Formats: sequence, structure tokens, C-alpha cells
Amino acid sequence: MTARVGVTGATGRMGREVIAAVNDRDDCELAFAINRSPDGQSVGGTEIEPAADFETLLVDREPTVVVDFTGPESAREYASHCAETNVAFVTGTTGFDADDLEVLAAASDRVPVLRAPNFARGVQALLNVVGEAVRNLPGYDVELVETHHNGKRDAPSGTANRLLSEIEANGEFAERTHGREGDSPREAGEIGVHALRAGDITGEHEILLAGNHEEVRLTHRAEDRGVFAAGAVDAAVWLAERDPGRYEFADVISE
Ligand SMILES: NC(=O)C1=CN([C@@H]2O[C@H](COP(=O)(O)OP(=O)(O)OC[C@H]3O[C@@H](n4cnc5c(N)ncnc54)[C@H](OP(=O)(O)O)[C@@H]3O)[C@@H](O)[C@H]2O)C=CC1
Ligand SMILES: O=C(O)C1=N[C@H](C(=O)O)C[C@H](O)C1
Repeated sequence: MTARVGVTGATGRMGREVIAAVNDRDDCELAFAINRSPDGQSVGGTEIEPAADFETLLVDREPTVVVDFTGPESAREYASHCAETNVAFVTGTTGFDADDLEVLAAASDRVPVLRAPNFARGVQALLNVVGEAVRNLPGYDVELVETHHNGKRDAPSGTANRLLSEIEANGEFAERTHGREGDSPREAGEIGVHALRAGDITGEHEILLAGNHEEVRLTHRAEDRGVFAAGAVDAAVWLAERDPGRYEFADVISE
């Protein structure tokens, strides 16, 4: 079955890439692309429609799945509308709070919902190995540095938060320390977290483990946003045929 994809945040950095990825493939087609202030814009020949028309487009254009890279408030609203109209929902948006996540969970009772803070396959591999590295190096100091473009809103990145959860689940750590300033020597067991924002850097995550006169660095660097878009569209095509529920990008990759 050809997945029919609706794209939100269509004029954003990621929305543009998702439109290009959908248009490049044979296993899916674009149902619509929306943005809150389209101003007659088009992206790669695709007309961008107003986000205010989202509910109507969900009915009239019969998408099977929506791909969302916007912001937390809009993503939760889009997810609820998808749940009402029986359309699967993939979101790469980051920066959700607990309330937002409850709304997404409620949507997943009615339709398939897949949320991933990073759709790069290399990040999935990094998530698979970081826990093992931490388990193998008990007592080593851990620091995480993430670097992104100067337009990014949330910090630490969604990927950093996911990596931190994995690190904490696999070792004995006291607390996260976000940056350091003044007289602030490192405490035993803390995890240092550092968010750099500069230029148009696509996205970099590095975990440093140091102790015993040695250091290990695990680094992922995305060189092009097309990597994220390709993963998100793989997820969309896969999700369009699933039952209602909550899914992760790891589920897509493992099949
Ligand atoms: N999971 C992954 O692999 C990746 C996730 N991301 C995440 O995706 C999200 C978007 O990133 P990026 O494309 O760089 O951001 P941009 O700011 O470039 O684009 C965001 C788009 O969403 C729209 N938007 C933002 N807020 C709202 C809102 N409240 N209601 C309706 N539309 C809204 C913007 O519209 P307008 O033009 O009107 O402002 C814009 O079109 C971020 O959360 C980012 O962290 C990014 C890359 C990869
Ligand atoms: O905003 C971005 O650009 C990115 N956001 C995601 C995140 O917050 O982890 C993924 C990627 O690093 C790019």
C-alpha cells in the first residue's frame, strides 16, 4: 500500500527535507503540506497550505500518516486531530513536557503514534552501545556535549535527554550538572551536560567517559538533515500499517 503522507511545519528546516524525501520515493506520496503562516509559499513545487485547514485536510485528502517536525504545543494538537480522524502520527519534535506526553499517549490509544527525538540510524546505534560502555566503565566520569545550529529552541536536545536516560539506567549517577561556572569542582557521580549553539551545525552528540588514565569518546555527527528526514519517512511508511499504540524508531529499524 502506498502511504499518503501529510507534512506539518512544511516550511521549516525539517519540513522541507521531509517533503523532498516523500517526493523522492515510490512507496509513499504527499497528501498535503501545511504551515501556520504559508503566505503562498511552495517547497520544491509543493503548495503549502494553512495549518488552520489541518482538520479539513485530514478528511478531504485521506492521508494515512502525518509527519510532524514543529514545536510541542502544535505537535500535541496535531496528534489529537489525527486520533479523531484515524490517521497515524509520526513526530520528531522535541522539547515535550509531561503534559504534552500525556496527550500523545492518549492519541496512541486510538491510532499508531511514533515519537523519536532523532531519526538518524547512527543515533539508534549509539543508543544501543552507550549503556554497554557505561556498564563496562563503572566509576568513570561521564560528560555529554551536544552541538546544534543557532536556531534551536530546546536544550538539552531531545537526543541528549534520551542518551542521558540510557546512561542513568546503566550506572550509578548522582545528578545532571548543566554547564559549570565559578567555583564548581566536579562532584563524584555527576553527569555534566553541555549544550552548544552556533551557526548552522546540523547536530552533534558526544559522550565522554574518563577515568583510569584513559578516555573513551562516543560521537555521532549528522552531516545533512536529509538523514533525519529519510528515517522519519521510513517510520511513516512503516507506521501507516500498524495497529494503534506507542512505537519507537527502534521498532522500525529492527524489522
Ligand atoms: N527527531 C529528529 O530526528 C529531529 C528533530 N528535530 C526537531 O524538530 C523540530 C523542528 O525543527 P526545525 O525544523 O529545525 O525547526 P524550524 O523552526 O526550522 O521549523 C519549525 C516549523 O514548525 C512550525 N511551527 C513551530 N511552532 C509551531 C506552532 N506552535 N504551531 C504551528 N506550527 C509551528 C514553524 O512555523 P513558522 O514558520 O510559522 O514558525 C516551522 O515551519 C524541533 O523540535 C527539533 O528539535 C529536528 C531535526 C531532527
Ligand atoms: O533541532 C535540531 O536541529 C535537532 N533536534 C533533535 C534533538 O533535539 O535531538 C535531533 C537532531 O539532533 C537535530
